[in-house]
Amino acid sequence: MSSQALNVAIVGATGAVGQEFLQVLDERQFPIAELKLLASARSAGKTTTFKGKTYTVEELTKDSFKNVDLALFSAGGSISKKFAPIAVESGAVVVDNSSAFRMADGIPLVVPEVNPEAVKEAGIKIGNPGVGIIANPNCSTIIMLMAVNPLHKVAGVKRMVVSTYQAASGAGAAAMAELEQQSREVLEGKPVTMDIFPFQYAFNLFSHNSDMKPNGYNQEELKMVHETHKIWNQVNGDQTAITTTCVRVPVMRAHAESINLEFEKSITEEEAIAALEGAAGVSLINDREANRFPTPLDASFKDDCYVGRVRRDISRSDNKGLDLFVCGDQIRKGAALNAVQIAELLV
Ligand SMILES: NC(=O)C1=CN([C@@H]2O[C@H](COP(=O)(O)OP(=O)(O)OC[C@H]3O[C@@H](n4cnc5c(N)ncnc54)[C@H](OP(=O)(O)O)[C@@H]3O)[C@@H](O)[C@H]2O)C=CC1
Ligand SMILES: N[C@@H](CC(=O)OP(=O)(O)O)C(=O)O
Repeated sequence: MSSQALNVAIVGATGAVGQEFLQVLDERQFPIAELKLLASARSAGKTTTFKGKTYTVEELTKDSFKNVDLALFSAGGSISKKFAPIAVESGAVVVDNSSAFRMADGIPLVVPEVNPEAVKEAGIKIGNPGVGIIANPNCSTIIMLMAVNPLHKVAGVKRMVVSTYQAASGAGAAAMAELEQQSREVLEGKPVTMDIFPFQYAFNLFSHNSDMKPNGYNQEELKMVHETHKIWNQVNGDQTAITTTCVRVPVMRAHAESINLEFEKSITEEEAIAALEGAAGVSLINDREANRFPTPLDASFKDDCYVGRVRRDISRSDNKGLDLFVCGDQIRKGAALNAVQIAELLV
């Protein structure tokens, strides 16, 4: 990173991801000249401290982006659709956490450890008005690719079968609060409050809450498929076959995923472990003797994604199949950290 300090705006600054943005920007000493915190009218006037200085949250309006170099959006797709083009028009580069622009032509969809070159290829740089939305992938996609991409580079993934165990954080701060409240209510023998999900969440699990499509897949599952193809630049021609099942579990902030991989070329367990050990942003917890593998709590509040259960798929007679398990902090690498790493590619 150069030391060019930027005027930064955070859209959705009061939310779970917005608050994590502040934490990550601070920890990574991102070069900030001026900082603007934006949210809805409901939060205007609230204060937050950053690096010992108090900032007042402002209402997001079309005039919010004057003199802003970098806008980090995490206030949902409809806000991004309306305000990201306005921010770009005002001269800012937008890193958007929502799904609004992920599959749009010409918008790079980036995991910095996987396809950092996509930013440059799109001609996006600070101070280049009019060209400037970069999309942050879906959190389940990011966490999956952190584990799978190092293996894809060695042996080429032909097909993958993924099941997720997704945390409350993926549904926002209110869902996290509801999980906590319901847990207390169940333990105290009280009826549970169900404001966010139509199910009891504490001590339960359910199919992911995103829209169900006519083919029986929900939107989260389809995002993992289509976003992976875009990130791996498999938009035309040969595509990795991917099928996914996404489930919401009563965990606070780290997603877990069980992944079965079929490869084009042979890859042994040892080769897979070596590739994962050498991968940026990946840590292994893979101790068979101690039966010690990653848990969501291992990954919570951490930058790295944790991989374990690395094993040859015994349903095959060759060395072209592997199973593994990954845990990653949904708010951090799945959202704020990945977005800040994208922004670091610009400075
Ligand atoms: N890349 C990824 O995988 C992830 C992406 N996300 C994206 O980030 C978004 C926010 O997630 P999260 O932080 O968990 O959600 P929260 O519900 O915790 O926070 C929502 C934020 O959006 C703000 N907001 C809501 N409505 C408006 C509005 N009309 N104008 C301005 N600001 C508004 C809220 O402000 P207020 O306090 O005023 O209501 C709040 O700051 C998600 O909707 C999703 O698009 C989230 C998680 C992972
Ligand atoms: N993937 C998040 C939800 C989310 O914010 O997804 P997206 O960024 O694709 O809208 C979850 O755990 O539910």
